[in-house]
This record gives sequence, C-alpha cells and structure tokens, in this order.
Amino acid sequence: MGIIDKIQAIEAEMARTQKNKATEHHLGLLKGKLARYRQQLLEEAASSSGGGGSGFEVAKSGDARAVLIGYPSVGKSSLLGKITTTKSEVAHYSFTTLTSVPGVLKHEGAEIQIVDLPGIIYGASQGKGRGRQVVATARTADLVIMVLDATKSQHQRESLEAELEAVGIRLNCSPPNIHYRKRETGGVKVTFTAPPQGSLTEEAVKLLLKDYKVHNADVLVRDANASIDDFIDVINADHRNYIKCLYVYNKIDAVSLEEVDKLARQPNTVVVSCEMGLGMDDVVEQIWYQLNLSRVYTKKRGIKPTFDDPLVVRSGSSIGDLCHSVHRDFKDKFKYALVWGSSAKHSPQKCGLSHVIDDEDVVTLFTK
Ligand SMILES: Nc1nc2c(ncn2[C@@H]2O[C@H](COP(=O)(O)OP(=O)(O)OP(=O)(O)O)[C@@H](O)[C@H]2O)c(=O)[nH]1
Repeated sequence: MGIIDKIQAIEAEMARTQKNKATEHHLGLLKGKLARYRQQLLEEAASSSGGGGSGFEVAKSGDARAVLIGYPSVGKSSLLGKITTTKSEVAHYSFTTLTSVPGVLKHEGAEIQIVDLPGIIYGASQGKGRGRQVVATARTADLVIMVLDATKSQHQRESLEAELEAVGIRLNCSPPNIHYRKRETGGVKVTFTAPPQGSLTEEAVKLLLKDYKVHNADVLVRDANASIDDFIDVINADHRNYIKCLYVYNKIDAVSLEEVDKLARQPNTVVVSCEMGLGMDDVVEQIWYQLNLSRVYTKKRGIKPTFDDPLVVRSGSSIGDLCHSVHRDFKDKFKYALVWGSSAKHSPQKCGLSHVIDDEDVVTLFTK
C-alpha cells in the first residue's frame, strides 16, 4: 500500500468514526498517523523532484518575504502589478501564472519581496503536481497573502486553509504552549500545570508517543485547553510553520455593498478591486503592519542622520540583530551603540548588544 493509499484509508476511517468521548483517543491516534504519513509524502516528493528543470524556487531577497496564494484568475497577477515594481503580464484567461514572478514592494524604506505562487497549492497535501514545491516556498514566507475572489463562495478560502493546514502551515496562531523533550531513559513523564480541560490528557500523550515510537520524553503542558491536535503539532514541530495571513478579497466592484461590508469586517482582511484601483493603499499598509517591521536610522558620529534609507529589522530586534543585518561579522567588532528614540531611557543612551530597539530609533554604532 502506497503512502497516498494509507492517507486515504485513514481519512476514510476518520470520516466513518463518530466523534465522541469514547472515540477521542482513537481519532487522536489516527490524526497522529495522518500527520506522519503526510510528512513522509512531502519528503518523498521533495527528494524525487530534485534536479529537474521545472523546479520552483525563488531566491529570497529584501527585508521580508510575502507570498500570494489563491485560485487561478482571482487577480494575483493584477495585485502584484499594482503594488510592486515588477510588471507582470495579465492575460484574460485562466492559468496564466506558470512560473513565479517575484515583485518588490517598496514601502517606508523597506523592500518586501512578494512572490506570486503558481495557483496550484490545492492538492499539494495529496502529493499532487508542483503543489509541493509551492508549499516549500510558502514555508519560507513571513506573510501569506491569500487572494480571494469576492464574487465566489467562502469555499475557496476554506479549501486553501485546509490545504495549508494539511501540510503543516498554521495561519495567524502561535505554537502550542507545550514543552516537549525526548530523553534517552526514564520513560514518558507528563506534567500539566493545571488540570486538563481540552482533549489532551496524560493517556492521550502516552498513546501518541507510543505510536511515534518515543518511549522516553518529558512533556509539560502549560495550556489547560490544549488539544490532541496541538500535541501532534508539537511532536512534528520541525515541519510546522506559524505564519501570519492577510486575506485580500479582490473584485469588490462586482459584488453588492452589503457583501463588501460583510467581508471587510472579518479579521485580518482587506477588500480591494485591482481593476478599479480600490483599496491598494490599505493592502500595502496591512502588509507592512502584519510583517511587524521596524525602521532604524543609522547616524555617523557628528553628522545628522539621514531619514531616507533605514535599516529594516523585525520588531523586537536588538542592537545585536541590527549588527547582524549590517554584516555577519559586525558583532565581533562592536564596542557600544548610542541610541536616540523611544527605546532610549535618555537621549542618547549608551547601549550594548542586548538593547531592544523601537521603530524609528536612530543608532550610532561604535566599533573597537
Ligand atoms: N471585476 C474585476 N475583475 C478583475 C479584478 N482584478 C482582476 N480581474 C480580472 O480577473 C482575471 C484574472 O486576473 P489575474 O490577475 O490574471 O489573476 P491571477 O490570479 O493572477 O490568475 P492566474 O495567473 O491564472 O493564477 C482577469 O481577467 C482580470 O481582468 C477586479 O478587481 N475586478
């Protein structure tokens, strides 16, 4: 039996099994197996597709990367054309985006690479077509921009979400608050910081680990509401990516105002019309906001800072991270930094590598 058959058999069994307290552990085990087989399938696909000329890979460049995901003809190329400096040809028929055209969005001094993924992410979890390579690229994203057609049903969104979910991409959520460490000896030790309220119980943890052939491990569950799915994600943490997602509903020119209003009220959502140029500023603002980047202006000693060419780092970065973004070895030469701006207690403040900088701080770096 091939992996795809095994996956289908498990999916069929899950569909047949009634969901209730008595079947919870059995279903949990099936989900654990499913996660394992799906992983095998992706790995198998990755190793067999190497070397071919039709591979899909885009070099990462700029300060951050966002990927566009959506069904064919929802307007991904049109959106890319509107917000980036790359011109992409839009033909008036389906399946136009055969290879990826990365565009660059320049905003607030940052360069954000936007990659239009071929519209074939669906089916990827079943090992179909180039979807797998598309998934591999999606994993490297700092932000997923899911482009949806406002004139179509919510099914498009649900099915894309399910596809991403199946390949281990988690949208707009944080990793489960569960500590898990494999050990050499000592058996499986499970500790809950509060009595479990969710589907994850000590018995469920032990059953799953047994199925994964893990006989010695420490598990500390810090979230009383943790589910079996959460723990499966923790066991498979190497293959899970937690990525922000912005939902962009295009073609609002073709639906009613009430419909637009309803869509716009959903969280992490912008509504646009690429054809009429509506909502383009909102999309750019939201992309910038969701990427959570900070601009830092560097200043040479005795000279006023220039505010046109910031260094762009992730919010919450330290002076050490900033040094790294200047040059890999810069940290070794670093002596101290002077910082002006909201992160400084007084201006300027003399700081070391661990000082956390704020958006729009001005920094002078001193070397040995
Ligand atoms: N009504 C309307 N049509 C639009 C809008 N934006 C794009 N379209 C049309 O939708 C069709 C598809 O647009 P594309 O930008 O090629 O879509 P795509 O998602 O890149 O398509 P693929 O390359 O097939 O993946 C074209 O015929 C566009 O003219 C819009 O805002 N409103």
